[in-house]
Amino acid sequence: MPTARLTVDPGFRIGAVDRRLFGSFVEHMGRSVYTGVFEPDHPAADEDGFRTDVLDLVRELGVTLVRYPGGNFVSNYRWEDGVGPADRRPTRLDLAWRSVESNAFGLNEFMAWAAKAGIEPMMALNLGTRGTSEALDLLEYTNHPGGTALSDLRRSHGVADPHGVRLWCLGNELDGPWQMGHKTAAEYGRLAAETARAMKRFDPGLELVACGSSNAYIDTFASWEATVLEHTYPFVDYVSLHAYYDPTDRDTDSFLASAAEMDRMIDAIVSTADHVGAKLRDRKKIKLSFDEWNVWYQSRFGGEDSLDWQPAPRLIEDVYDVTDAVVVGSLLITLLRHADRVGAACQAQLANVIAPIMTEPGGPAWRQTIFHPFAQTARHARGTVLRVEPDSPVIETERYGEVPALWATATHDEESGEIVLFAVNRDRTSPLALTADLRPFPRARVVEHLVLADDDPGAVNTAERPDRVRPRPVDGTEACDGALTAQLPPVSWSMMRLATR
Ligand SMILES: O=[N+]([O-])c1ccc(O[C@@H]2O[C@@H](CO)[C@H](O)[C@H]2O)cc1
Repeated sequence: MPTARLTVDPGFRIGAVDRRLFGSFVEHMGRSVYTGVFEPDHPAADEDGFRTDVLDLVRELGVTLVRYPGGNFVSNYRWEDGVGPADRRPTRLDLAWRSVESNAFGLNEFMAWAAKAGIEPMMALNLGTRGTSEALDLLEYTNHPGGTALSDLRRSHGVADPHGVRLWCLGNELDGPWQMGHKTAAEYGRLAAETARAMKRFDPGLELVACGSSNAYIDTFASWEATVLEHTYPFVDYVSLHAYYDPTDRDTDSFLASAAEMDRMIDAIVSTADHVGAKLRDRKKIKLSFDEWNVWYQSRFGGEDSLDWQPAPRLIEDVYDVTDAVVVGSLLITLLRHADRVGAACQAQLANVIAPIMTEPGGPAWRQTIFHPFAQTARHARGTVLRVEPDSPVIETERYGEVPALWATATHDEESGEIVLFAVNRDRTSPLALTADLRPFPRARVVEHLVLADDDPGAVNTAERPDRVRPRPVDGTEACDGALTAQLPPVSWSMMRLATR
């Protein structure tokens, strides 16, 4: 059996696990909001119209941060439409998704939902069809205590206390020609800089995210970030990254290597941001906000033109299998491996739209396969991420060349002493024997080894069989005299928890 090795040493620190890495995304798109998180006439709806079955799953998923209200949607959105008495809100065309938007759910509903879910809100601004002035209006409405026109308007809407949103996205994917208000890097960079400068005048404690590229394959990748950061560097804290990995072409070896591609993308943007910092002689380091990432069967999507002005249409409701879940687990490993620079990340999206949580209108809610690696990682990755120096057999892939069969990381919670190993075996046919050198922890013992794998890597969860795929405990994983031995099945994601005291 092929063997891989790694080393766990508390001296090899990458960075602290930022809880914002376990973010998600609620966009006004398809059934993400309507019949996803919000369905007033559902039997499980609470007094605010929020589905409590979905809220329970969101808490179990361990989501810490949610980006809202888009996505492409935000670039043609008027936030004012979504506040005030619900019966007076206008119905509008949503040009991004050629849908009809009722505005029954808006800013204050989102904030109330976020408070119930126990998550931090991350607001996106419309810098597509709108500009600095409307962004400042929204900021005043959202964050100013009272005594001004817009803060008093919020109070008249029944929200006495300001929402205190700290994290703001300066628009969405404005490099993309599909975006309402698409811009060149220089046009966007100037607008983002002036908006950010004014927002920081309101509150220097705000954390602002400049739009990076919408994907790593767009022609302007990296040069967009360089130009945008030349304009915005002193005023922003993060630059965004977006990436979706598409299993549709059935080149499964390449698909299983998606996290290696994410790794390269992060390295490229760190280098680009640091290059600009060096040019500007600014010692500040820009952090990365990987605020859209997931598996998406994108080539199955018929495009926006296939849509015809329905409210909450069924849109990109991908059903995920075991292989997709293993890839999601490996993408989370990559995010952790860059904990020194990636300070926030949002899986796109939360409910129904390429989502870990599925719902039926008036019916049940259930966990997709991809729910599980996210939930386990969010729950158990605590403390500090350690550099594990893996040594692994390689797999030849068509898209990305040679990649290691083992993709892994480890976290060390100094408080509890717990070490957690996250590991993926990308090999489709062979199990992988894993040996971990734990010499600094001679008393380490295995508390739990959960594996997500299946004899049928195409197995999925459905409303009828919601728990067909879930992580299962495995026996035989041992730690003795500072060495761990485990077996990782083909196409598998593992979480191994070790007590060290
Ligand atoms: O690669 N592309 O061609 C591509 C096109 C659109 C696109 O949209 C992004 O993904 C959508 C779904 O999460 C969000 O609303 C938007 O920000 C993301 C990627």
